[in-house]
Amino acid sequence: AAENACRTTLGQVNQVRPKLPLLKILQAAGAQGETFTLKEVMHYLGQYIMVRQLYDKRQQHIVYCGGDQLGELLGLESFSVKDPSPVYDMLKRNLTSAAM
Ligand SMILES: C[C@@H](c1ccc(Cl)cc1)n1cnc(-c2ccccc2)c1-c1c(C(=O)NCCN2CCN(C3CCCCC3)CC2)[nH]c2cc(Cl)ccc12
Repeated sequence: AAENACRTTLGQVNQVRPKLPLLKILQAAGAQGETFTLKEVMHYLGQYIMVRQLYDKRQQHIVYCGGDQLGELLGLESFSVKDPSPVYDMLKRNLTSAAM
């Protein structure tokens, strides 16, 4: 699977280092430390959306992030979880590789 493709020869899953604005969001969702796997980043972003109640209660795939730091990072007022591309673009801008 994709996560296996990320394993280095040492068997260590590739870690990424979020830039400060993204790190603050992850920490608000309970993240500890400064490097994470992509899966962990996605988990904590999901938790952040849940905890901050940014998703639409009726159409739960719509996230209203305008006025929140998450919206600042994404440069969006809202997005659908069915189209992850804006999130991946934001991660490209806000993650650096933590490999050695
Ligand atoms: C497939 C996955 C996903 C993952 C990445 C992306 Cl770029 C899109 C989509 N996903 C599907 N729905 C959600 C979601 C929807 C509303 C509120 C919170 C999460 C997620 C997201 C997760 C996550 O880790 N998801 C675990 C299972 N989710 C099911 C939905 N559950 C809730 C939905 C709202 C009502 C209560 C249950 C939470 C756990 N992480 C995310 C981070 C962001 Cl920037 C955006 C969305 C998500």
